[in-house]
Amino acid sequence: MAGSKLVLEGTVSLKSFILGLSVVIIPLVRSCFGHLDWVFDYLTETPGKIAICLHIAVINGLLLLICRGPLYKVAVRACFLGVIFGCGLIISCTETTWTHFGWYMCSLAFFHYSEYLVTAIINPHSLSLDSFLLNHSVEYTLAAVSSWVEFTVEKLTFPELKQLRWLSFMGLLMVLCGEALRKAAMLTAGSNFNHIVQNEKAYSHVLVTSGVYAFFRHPSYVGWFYWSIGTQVVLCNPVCTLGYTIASWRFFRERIEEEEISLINFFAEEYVEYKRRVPTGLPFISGIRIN
Ligand SMILES: C[S@@+](CC[C@H](N)C(=O)[O-])C[C@H]1O[C@@H](n2cnc3c(N)ncnc32)[C@H](O)[C@@H]1O
Repeated sequence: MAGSKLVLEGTVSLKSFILGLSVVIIPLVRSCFGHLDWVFDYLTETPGKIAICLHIAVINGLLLLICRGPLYKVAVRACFLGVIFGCGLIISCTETTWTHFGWYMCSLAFFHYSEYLVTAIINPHSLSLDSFLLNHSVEYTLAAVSSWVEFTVEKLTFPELKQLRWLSFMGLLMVLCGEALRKAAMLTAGSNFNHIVQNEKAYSHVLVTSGVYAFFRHPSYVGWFYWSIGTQVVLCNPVCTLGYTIASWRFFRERIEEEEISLINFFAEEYVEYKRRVPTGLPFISGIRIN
């Protein structure tokens, strides 16, 4: 049965994410014997790097043995995100100049993994490898790489810019609130939520206007918008904060217009009335104009 297979994919992904997260065990065991800063030293020293690489190789071998074909593809992605989350957690817990980068790694890994897991829960029929949103678009990948480049260049040239703890903390708050709003929207919309904007109305598709949809017409986009800007505030990246704000604002303005044309076709007057009552939630974006 398709449904039970998809639920299995969700379960496999969760176990693999936790397996990846187990990367925290090695430095944590070592930290029991000394100060927590050792954990970071351990990650940067050659023996630590070797131990972590070996750990990753062993868990990857385990996944190869346990999972076959498409399930392995799910498991290896979830495990990779678990490893990133685990390494981010280790770096976050240490008092070094890399602490904020650790927060960023956790934010990024959690976002991508939870997109898959929540899709498995709310709409297993639409679940695919794309639900991780790892290959969202070339622009998305370029944006991520640019932020790593900016962080590194500025860390080398203006190290003090990367130590504004209050600013990184504000960014972390934006990330957490954006993430919570997006996942609340997905859970509220349930099977009506799809990563791919639908152009044909499914028989079961109903208009959702309750919960977070009573406050914003596009709560998941609002959450994603503030989450993405928040990741750059965490890194204290001035150029990418501005770039992400402009790029994601333009992206969501176009996407909302496109989506609302379909929603008006699907729900006619019901959507027009909802649109009249509830704002999009994004600054200076009002959605498709209706004459
Ligand atoms: C990626 S989801 C985004 C949903 C919404 N724009 C948001 O930001 O929460 C896109 C899918 O959700 C559907 N959708 C958007 N708003 C909806 C609503 N209020 N009720 C039901 N389906 C909706 C669209 O038809 C589309 O297929």
